[in-house]
Amino acid sequence: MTDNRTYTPRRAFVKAEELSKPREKLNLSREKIKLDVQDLRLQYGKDEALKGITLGIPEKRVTAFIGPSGCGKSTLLRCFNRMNDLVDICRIQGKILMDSQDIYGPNVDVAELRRQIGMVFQKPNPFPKSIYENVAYGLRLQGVNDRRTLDEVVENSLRGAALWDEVKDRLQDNAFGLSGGQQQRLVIARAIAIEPEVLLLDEPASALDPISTLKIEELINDLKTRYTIVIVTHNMQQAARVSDYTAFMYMGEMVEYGVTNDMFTNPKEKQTNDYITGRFG
Ligand SMILES: Nc1ncnc2c1ncn2[C@@H]1O[C@H](COP(=O)(O)OP(=O)(O)OP(=O)(O)O)[C@@H](O)[C@H]1O
Repeated sequence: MTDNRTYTPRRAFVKAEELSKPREKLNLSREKIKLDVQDLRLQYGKDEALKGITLGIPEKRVTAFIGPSGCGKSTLLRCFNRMNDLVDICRIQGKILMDSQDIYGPNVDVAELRRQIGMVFQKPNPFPKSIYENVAYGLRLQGVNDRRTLDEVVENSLRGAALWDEVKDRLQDNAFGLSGGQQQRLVIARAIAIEPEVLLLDEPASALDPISTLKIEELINDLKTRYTIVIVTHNMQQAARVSDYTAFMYMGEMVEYGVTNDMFTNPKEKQTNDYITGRFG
């Protein structure tokens, strides 16, 4: 993959104070693996976007995918909740196991899989409904209409998404009246209202201002006690701040994967070092 003979690590863009401060010493081999990716290959038509990816996403941790544009980060993320099923020209080989079950197996209920694996996109996408109904949406789809249950879930989810205090007096207002950062937290509240196990975040803060970005990052830190989180980000400082583990991808391959702080302070591969020091990307 890389010729490391002349490789001398350069200082990364990420400063030491920006690295997250894990409460414990992380070690991938001691983690419980929630999503086990085995030799995953994906083609769009004739173009290979993922070229044999193997990695284990640990439970109740934050794992970041970084790498230059077009390297396959979003494609890999979308494989976890089978969003690529919606792309006609897409062909997938290899396996992804969630809790040892093949998510591409013949008996998998894809709607249920997407309930278990929620996704938040780059641009906030609330529905044209009230704040309350946005959060209650998933439960209503499941046939839950009991007011007390809905009130409780809406409040808990908005609290979980650190939005309750800002919206509790205007739950019936249209969600489009919220700021971009609030809308993104609302979308996260909507995702957690149906109690997923995994949250996929595809550049969740890239359309937001710095203060809203910080709130989303704090929120991710809170949420990881309850959910397995996978985040795609272009922002290396963000990856360093929020994630426990980082995977660096390049041209459809997984170049390096490990503890975030190790990757940013002592990358093993020259390509990773070149990327995190801003030499390409
Ligand atoms: N629906 C699609 N149809 C055809 N090709 C696609 C499709 N989605 C992605 N690709 C191609 O697959 C490759 C990987 O794209 P992907 O969006 O996964 O990369 P990325 O690392 O997330 O990029 P970015 O950081 O720019 O979002 C690219 O060459 C892209 O053009």
